[in-house]
Amino acid sequence: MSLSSDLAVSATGLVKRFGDRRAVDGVSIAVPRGLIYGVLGPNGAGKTTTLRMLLGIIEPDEGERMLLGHDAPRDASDRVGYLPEERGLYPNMKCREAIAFMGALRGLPWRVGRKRAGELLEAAGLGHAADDKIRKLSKGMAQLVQLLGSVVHEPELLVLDEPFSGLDPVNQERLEKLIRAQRDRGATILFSTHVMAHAERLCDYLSIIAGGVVKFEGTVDEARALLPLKAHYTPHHHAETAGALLPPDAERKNGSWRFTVPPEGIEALLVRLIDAGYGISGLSIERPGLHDAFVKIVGAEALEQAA
Ligand SMILES: Nc1ncnc2c1ncn2[C@@H]1O[C@H](COP(=O)(O)OP(=O)(O)OP(=O)(O)O)[C@@H](O)[C@H]1O
Repeated sequence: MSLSSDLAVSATGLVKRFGDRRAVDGVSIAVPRGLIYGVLGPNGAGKTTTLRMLLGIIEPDEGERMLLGHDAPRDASDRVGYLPEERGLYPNMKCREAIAFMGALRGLPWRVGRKRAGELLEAAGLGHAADDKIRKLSKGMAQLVQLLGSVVHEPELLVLDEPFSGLDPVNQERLEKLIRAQRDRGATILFSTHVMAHAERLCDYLSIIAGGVVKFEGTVDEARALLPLKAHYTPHHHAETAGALLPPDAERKNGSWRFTVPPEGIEALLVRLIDAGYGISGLSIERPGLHDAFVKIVGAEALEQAA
């Protein structure tokens, strides 16, 4: 993997040991600039430890990393926004001030930070809370405010550790919108999650980590293509006997059959079914979702251990 300037973040062979345990065991990652990149994995997979090493919050025991062109990641910290797994803002600050304060920590002038804070709160549908103290907010709203604080200085790279956890569906949608808006302004977003639905909708690119090891890196479609297509077929006549012509894994439910589309495609099979007089009163072909691909890549056993 080249440590090229087209990459916002790259790392090769990152290792982190805690005692005897290798929490991260040789992770390599390449995050292209201007995209949304998801780090997916079950609980304890090593996502947070990887993100912390990439940001320079902890040092790897082995491996190299490059963040916005710097091999000492902290040298780029003013160009980075970060939502850590542990959330927290000063409870007595007002929302607008809390956001401006986080910007100031990354070098943004206070006056600019306050102005942008108002705009960001408005755009996120939280304008009404601009002058409310943090302690008055729900946990989910406080989390969104913290997220706005991590983007107020318009960072080139935004790193979000499990940003969706603890948010209700309305706030999850607000967050997805916010993440897309950041990408649209040209930022790179690197986020971790174990919730496939968000990753499926948001990610341009993703890697799947389990047991401290990268099991997959590619696009959502590439991950989904690891599994075969499934067909859902309803015969017009004699549904009960159609199974004799279908692939061996065909399962009947009411008047329909579900089976794996054979590697050569479904056309020849349909011709045989029509010739045999079964006809077609319904047919759909489903692509497996990212969740199924994740289970295949990580293994059901690893998922159970993590649950
Ligand atoms: N400071 C630490 N000291 C000891 N062990 C740690 C430390 N930090 C993480 N670990 C262990 O390293 C492994 C990976 O943890 P990490 O938090 O990186 O996983 P994760 O994928 O982010 O999980 P989660 O989704 O549950 O947050 C876990 O077994 C965890 O218990």
